Amino acid sequence: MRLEGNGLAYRHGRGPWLFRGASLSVGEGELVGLSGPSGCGKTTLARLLAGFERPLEGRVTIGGRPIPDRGYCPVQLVLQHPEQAVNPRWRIKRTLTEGWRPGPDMLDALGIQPGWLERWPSELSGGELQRICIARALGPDTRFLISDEMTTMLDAITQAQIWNAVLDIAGKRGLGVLVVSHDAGLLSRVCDRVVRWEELAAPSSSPQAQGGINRASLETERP
Ligand SMILES: Nc1ncnc2c1ncn2[C@@H]1O[C@H](COP(=O)(O)OP(=O)(O)OP(=O)(O)O)[C@@H](O)[C@H]1O
Repeated sequence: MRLEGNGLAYRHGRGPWLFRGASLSVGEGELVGLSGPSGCGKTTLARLLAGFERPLEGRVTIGGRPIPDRGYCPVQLVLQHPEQAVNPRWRIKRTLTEGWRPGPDMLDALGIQPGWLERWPSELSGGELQRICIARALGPDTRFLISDEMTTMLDAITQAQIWNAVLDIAGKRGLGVLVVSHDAGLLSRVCDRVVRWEELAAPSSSPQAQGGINRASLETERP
């Protein structure tokens, strides 16, 4: 099974195209990095691949079929700011079990303490809350994980703990992982292959992108 984006294009309203003709393919068990300048459109691309938004051109498929728009999504996206990804009026337990019910093994692997579950989101640190968001994203029906600066705001030790756990789970379950980050060190440590944004699409201010004639391709196959 592969997560594929083919000929993707997106722009906000009538603004400039962020990218056009962008194609991406991540297979089971593949760990692919994506780096690029701030504001170029990486998060937007991640949102298209996870089915949060529809591309204006092109299509996203998983196993050759459109991403289901109901039920648990097999492509899960974890964003940089966990406090923006949870309902502040829900206790942690409710957020954690929103899509599935993580067992003690998962909680243990991610260093989630049982005492956190009765608290409110504002009563956890950013790193603790991010662990909750990651556990929520790793349900048994997850096939692909997209990490968009998932550990950027965390200290090096916490970052390493979280990535060790995520990579262990991904390896055991054959998850495909797309790692979006500015952190070249993280990408080189975690990923089999790193793709630069420049290889994907021309910047929005370029005549190519404005005219929509660029045919950039994001190649994520293993060599
Ligand atoms: N709702 C919106 N309306 C208009 N423009 C938007 C909207 N959301 C995002 N943008 C713009 O789209 C561009 C791409 O944003 P995006 O978050 O995808 O970039 P990014 O590459 O992930 O950036 P960073 O690396 O800083 O996180 C940015 O210039 C941003 O200002």
